[in-house]
Order: sequence, then structure tokens, then C-alpha cells
Amino acid sequence: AMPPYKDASAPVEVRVRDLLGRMTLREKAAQMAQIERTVASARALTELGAGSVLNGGGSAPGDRSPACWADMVDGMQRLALSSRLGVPILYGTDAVHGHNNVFGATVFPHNVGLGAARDPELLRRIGEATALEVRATGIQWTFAPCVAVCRDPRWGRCYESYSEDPEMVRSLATIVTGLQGEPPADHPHGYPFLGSVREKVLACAKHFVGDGGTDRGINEGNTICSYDELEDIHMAPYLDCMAQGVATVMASHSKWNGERLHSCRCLLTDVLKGKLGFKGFVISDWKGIDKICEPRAPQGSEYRYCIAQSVNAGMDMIMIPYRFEEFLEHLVSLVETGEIPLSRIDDAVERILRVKFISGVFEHPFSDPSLLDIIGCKEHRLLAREAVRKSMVLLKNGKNQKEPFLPLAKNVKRILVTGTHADDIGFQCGGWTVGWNGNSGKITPGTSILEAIKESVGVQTEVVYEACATEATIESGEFSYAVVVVGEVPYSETVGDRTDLSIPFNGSDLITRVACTIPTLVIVVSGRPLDIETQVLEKIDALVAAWLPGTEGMGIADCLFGHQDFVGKLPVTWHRSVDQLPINSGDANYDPLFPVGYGLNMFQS
Ligand SMILES: OC[C@@H]1[C@@H](O)[C@H](O)[C@@H](O)c2nc(CNc3ccccc3)cn21
Repeated sequence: AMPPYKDASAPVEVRVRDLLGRMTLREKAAQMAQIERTVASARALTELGAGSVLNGGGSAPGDRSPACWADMVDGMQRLALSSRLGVPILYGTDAVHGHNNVFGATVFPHNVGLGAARDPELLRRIGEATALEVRATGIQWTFAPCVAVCRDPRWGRCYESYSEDPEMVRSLATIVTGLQGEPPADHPHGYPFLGSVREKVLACAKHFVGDGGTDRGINEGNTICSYDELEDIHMAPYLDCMAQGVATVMASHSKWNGERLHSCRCLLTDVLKGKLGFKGFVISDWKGIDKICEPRAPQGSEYRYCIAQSVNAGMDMIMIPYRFEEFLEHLVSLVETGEIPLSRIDDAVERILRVKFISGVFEHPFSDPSLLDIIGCKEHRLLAREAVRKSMVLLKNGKNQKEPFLPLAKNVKRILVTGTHADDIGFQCGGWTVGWNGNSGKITPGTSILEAIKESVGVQTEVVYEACATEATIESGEFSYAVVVVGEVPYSETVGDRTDLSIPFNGSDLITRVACTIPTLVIVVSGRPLDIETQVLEKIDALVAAWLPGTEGMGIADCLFGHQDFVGKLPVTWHRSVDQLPINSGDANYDPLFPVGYGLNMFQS
């Protein structure tokens, strides 16, 4: 007869218990391992039975096409299903603003722009569209949403945070129901949920906890605060994610008052699993356990000790990604010596199997090729265009109270478009896009700001474009107005940590050169607020924060030319000077250039 764990009609907990009872210690330990796709061999997946596979940012199969991804994931699944007990893998990827690793996917604005849009229903729809594009490649799990509450814009991951305001971040956790589906009203609190194996993917709330609150915004640094502050500011969004049945949580590389989250039993077990009642599984970050002994010992040393510390603290799955067999040997040995109680292993594997059973991957282990055309489809690009439009924040609109500068006139003789970010899809998308750190240029199909402007103006309007306008061009006269698009080059994680937030490539000089001759709108494409000196702000006629809008540049033109009004409001404080940092709404003597919540509409100036 069919063993209970293979019986789709049996209750999940019965299937979990039955399968757990059949597994050897080595098989249990292997389920707790997540390995990188480049080492996902037959030995790893069939002989040893690794539980999960991921691709690190930028790691992709063949030509990055959707079909290539689906073939890869299905191939790995076939290997896993040939293991002794035939436990399927979960494949995880960072689809953090659309299915951003895949060429041709819809790339949505990064989280900071979605925080400016402040539209929970929009976030749910973005989750829905993203889930479909992820599923189209046969992938069942995304490492999103990042629910960091960014308290210092010097942090290289500021753009991955919806807001500095925990209440704003909480309200946007609706993306979880978009990704996973809406749990029924009687869904047990803290229990993982997945609504449809065809159209939904497992989500991952990250990075637990306090990733956005580190001292001076240093990535993977130290968050120094009381437990109450940690709970009120950084932990609050996890309650909302859990209320929506989030299936997994990723631990943060950062520390709380000097204690590494990856080996913090108090926060991972007593708080997250105990007090908050989380019933899904906790996964480490990339090589997160290898860092446990730093700085006393170099990263990766004392690996056996690191494994013991992390697993005993409550880590359920380890994002290894390359030391799988070493990990396996150590973990089995640690249980045999009693340094890790078998009960801890059983708890971890029970959580992993629970998520696998609720995900439907036992019944539907393979990709669904009928979804392939949905990647980058028109409907999703229109949704992304709506998100871009709603994320735009109008910070200045005219030099005096009476004459708003926007909307821009469409039927003028000649306009100048200039700046490093006017015609660069890669710059618009930012980090975590095709490559881990992102890139410049035509990295994936999309519409640049220049293309959007050309598409929006009248046929008799001449659009003159120069990445860096020359004096000759500027002085050549007859420009009705200029649009100067400047900002940051793509980055991710520590690569993005800054102590200086001035506009790169001497953006301020270009702005000044243009603005002293031509009426000028400045658009800033960045993952965070950048320094706008007073004399620059006074010289320009209008200023728009576009954040990192992604592929659908038309959403910017929709606002500039008045098709729709500006609705965006600042989700993070726009500082006057980096000397003020950290500066957050609610501080005593809060004196920013523009406060959280600031944003004009077209009729204001
Ligand atoms: O990509 C997996 C995780 C991601 O979900 C976490 O948010 C992030 O902290 C994270 N960082 C890495 C490191 N990525 C990496 C990319 C290319 C080469 C080496 C490492 C992986 N991950």
C-alpha cells in the first residue's frame, strides 16, 4: 500500500510524521542543506538527498532564458525524486523586484519606490505577478520580501527596505499574500501556507532581525538597541508576514548588541518560534554560519563549531552553499556525540517537510510550460508601469509659489535630455537584476527614461540627448526646458555601503551647468536619498525622486507629462547632510531637507 507520506489526501502532519520516521539521520541532515546550483550533482541530490538548491545572485543557467531555467530545475528535481525516499527539493531564488534574474522578466521598482507608493493592494498584485513569472521557470520559492526597516541610508541595502517607518513596512507585507495566496480565515497562526501550486510561490521574510538598524548602516553590522526597540521597529513586520502564513524566514547576517543572529537562540527559537509561534522554517543567509566565529577566527574556520552553534540556536536550513559534504559529516557527527540533540534535528526536518508538503511539490514536482509566455507579458509590464508612476515623489515644482513647473509641455520646439541615467535600463533597475550587483546598459528588455520622453512628446518636438551635455549644446539656445537624469550606479549589499551620499559622476556640476541657462527638471535615480546642496536646489525648477524604477520607464513620463498626478510620498527621510545621519521621523530636533511623508502633486509648488 502507499506509504502515508505519499498520500496527498492524508493530513500534512501525518505525512510529516510518517516520512520523518522513515529517514536515517544522514537523510535528515541532508534535508537541512541548501546548496548552490553549480554543485547540485547527482551525488548531492540522489545519493545524499540535499533538501534544497538556490542560485546565488547572478548565477544562472545557459542563456538565462525562462525555458533554460525550467529545464534546469526539472532536471534537478528528477535527481531528487530518484533518491531512496524520493523527497523533492525546493528551489529558491531572489525574485525581489520581479523575477529579476531572468532575461525578459518584468522588473518592478525596488522596495524603496514601492514604499513611496504606499499602496498595499498594489503590492499584493505585484506579488501575484511575480509568483507567476517565478513559477513559469519551475521555481517554487523566492527569498522575498525583505522587510528590513532601514534607519540609515548609508546602508547598501536601503533600497531593499520599504521604509524607515515600521508601520509602513507592516502595511506592505501584503506582498506575501500576493506571492503565496490568501490563507483561509481559520488558518492557524504562524503556520505556513501556499494557495496554488501552479500560480503561487513560497515567500521568505528577511532578514530576521534588525538588518536595517545597524550602526552607521554598515551591512551585516551591529544593531545596538533595547529589546523593546528591536521588537517595535524591526520585528513588527514579521508579525504581519506570519499572519499571512509566510512559509520561511531568513536569518540576518547582522548582530544584535554584539550577538550574531545566526547563532542567537533567544531570537531564533525563544522569540520567533516560541513567543511569535512561527511554524515554517528558518534558513540561514549565504555562508551565514561560516561567519559565526568572526572576528575571533577567519570566516569559514571552526566549521563544526559554527554548525553546532547555529543549529542549536534554531537554524533549520543552512544556505551552505558549497561545503555540503563537509556540512553533512559534521552534522551527523554532532548528533552522534550528543552536541546537537536529535530532537533539534527532528524539529528542523519536521518544519522543512511541513513546508514541502503544504507547497504541493510532492504532487507537482515539475515546471508548468504553459506559463512560459507570462514572463514579461504586457499585463505585468502595465502593472509595473503603474507601480513606477505611483512611486515617483515630486520634491520641488517651480521656483515660486505661483507657477508649478510640471507637467512638462509636450508640444514645444526643442528640449534637452541629459545625464548618466537618462538612457540606461541597467541603472534604472539597480542591484539584484540579471547580475547580483546589477549592471549598466541594455541588460534586459525595457523602456529608458529618454525613450519614454521621446514617446510622450509631440512629433514636432525635437529631443536633443547627450549623456553629458556640453557647454556648446547648452548655449546653443532654444531649449524650452531640460531634463537632467542623474543618480547611483547599481550595487548590492556591502558594495553599496556609503559614507558619502553625493550624486555620483559630478551630477551636481552637470545640473548646475544646465540649470543656470535652461529651465530644468532634475530626476534622481537612486536607491536612497542623495545630497542635494542648497544652491543646487535653488537653481533648478523641479526635482523628482524616481528611486530604482525598473524596466517600465513610461511610468515616469506618465507623471512628467501630466497623464497622471504624482501620489508618491517619501518613505525615508531626505537628509540635509550626511552629518545628520541617522535621522528618522520622530527624532528630537528632526530637521531634514524633506521629511518622511513629503511629496507634492502637480498643482502644488
Ligand atoms: O541570494 C541568496 C541570499 C539573499 O537572499 C540574501 O538577501 C543576501 O543577503 C545574499 N547575499 C548573498 C551572497 N551573494 C553572492 C552573489 C554572488 C557571489 C557571491 C555571493 C546571497 N544572498
